[in-house]
Amino acid sequence: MSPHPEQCDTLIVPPIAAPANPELSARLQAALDNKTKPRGSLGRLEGLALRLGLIQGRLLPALEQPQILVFAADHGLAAQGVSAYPSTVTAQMVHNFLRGGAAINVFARQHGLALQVVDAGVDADFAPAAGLLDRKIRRGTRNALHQPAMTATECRQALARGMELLDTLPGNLLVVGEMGIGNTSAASLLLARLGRVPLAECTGRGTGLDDAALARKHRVLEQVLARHEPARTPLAALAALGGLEIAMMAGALIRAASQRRILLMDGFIAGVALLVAEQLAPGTRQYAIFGHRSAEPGHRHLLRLLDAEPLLELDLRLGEGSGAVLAYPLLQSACALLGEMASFADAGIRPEA
Ligand SMILES: O=C(O)c1ccc[n+]([C@@H]2O[C@H](COP(=O)([O-])O)[C@@H](O)[C@H]2O)c1
Ligand SMILES: Cc1cc2nc[nH]c2cc1C
Repeated sequence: MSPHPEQCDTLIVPPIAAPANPELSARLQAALDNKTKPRGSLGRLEGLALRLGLIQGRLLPALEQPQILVFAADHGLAAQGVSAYPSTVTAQMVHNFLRGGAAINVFARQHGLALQVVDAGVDADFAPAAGLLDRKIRRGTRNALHQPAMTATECRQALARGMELLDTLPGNLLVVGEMGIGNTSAASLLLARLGRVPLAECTGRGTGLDDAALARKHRVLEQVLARHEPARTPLAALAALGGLEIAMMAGALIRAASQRRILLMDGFIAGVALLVAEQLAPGTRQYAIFGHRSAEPGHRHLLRLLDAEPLLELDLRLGEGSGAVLAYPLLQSACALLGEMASFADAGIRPEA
């Protein structure tokens, strides 16, 4: 591991340590195998417990002060009619988050996670409010059909502000959620470009487009991708194709992984931010646990590229971090399994026939 930040695609990224540790892995596996149950009978929960132990570098992983950051931003490309909802809904949903009325607020309260909203680039001004972090780069990206969504400077700023957010954030588990009308378009474009996936397979209905609108969205995205043909590095693609919230989430994920936090992942857009993060700072992905498989079709490709098997499949397509927080109790159970379950020796049971 390099002791110094590395220059990467003209962005300074912190070094990410590999969590894999063969000796700890063997000890965690032995601890799981010695619990009072048939070997392997808790299925994928056992693999989850092992991964949490490796990420935290200990035999008894524990979740402390879990944090949700919901990144909100608007998209100039929404002017092309690529979403079922108008851009004004982004700001309206920010107010809803701050009042505690959105799905993510409900699930966060249910499971005891702290939640803050990050204004990465909403096309509205907000009065200072408890739970709102003003990190606005600009009021929405530019329309990527006509020009790059962000300048290189704005893109680097968004990544850097995402990283800085983690400097003062407590806890050892991070959920990044997002809210941004039009952001499935930016995510699909980034997946097509950086993941080399055919655009048609990356493009979905987002908030609920009908067949005709989906066909129109695909035609628009084809033109955008062709217009930004030269933007091929992760940083260039991110700037051209956009997403201030995607860039800020990528920065947050990179820094959180460098701090060895668990990254509990949500759906398609947050997942694309992880793909960007992994390409900018290789190793970030090793800190990720995938909460669910989104109904947005591109998510399947993304999960394949990241070699990820999500915990839940509930046909969610909401975002906000909702699918990650719904999976949170499984992580609690995985920790409890290692921390509280009796071993055969504890229980005086001799498993050998
Ligand atoms: O997280 C997902 O997998 C997901 C899938 C589809 C839509 N969304 C949410 O819907 C919004 C983007 O959809 P759209 O149609 O406006 O591009 C944005 O606010 C996302 O949080 C989220
Ligand atoms: C109402 C609404 C809530 C959302 N939450 C995340 N994306 C969203 C999109 C819409 C349209």
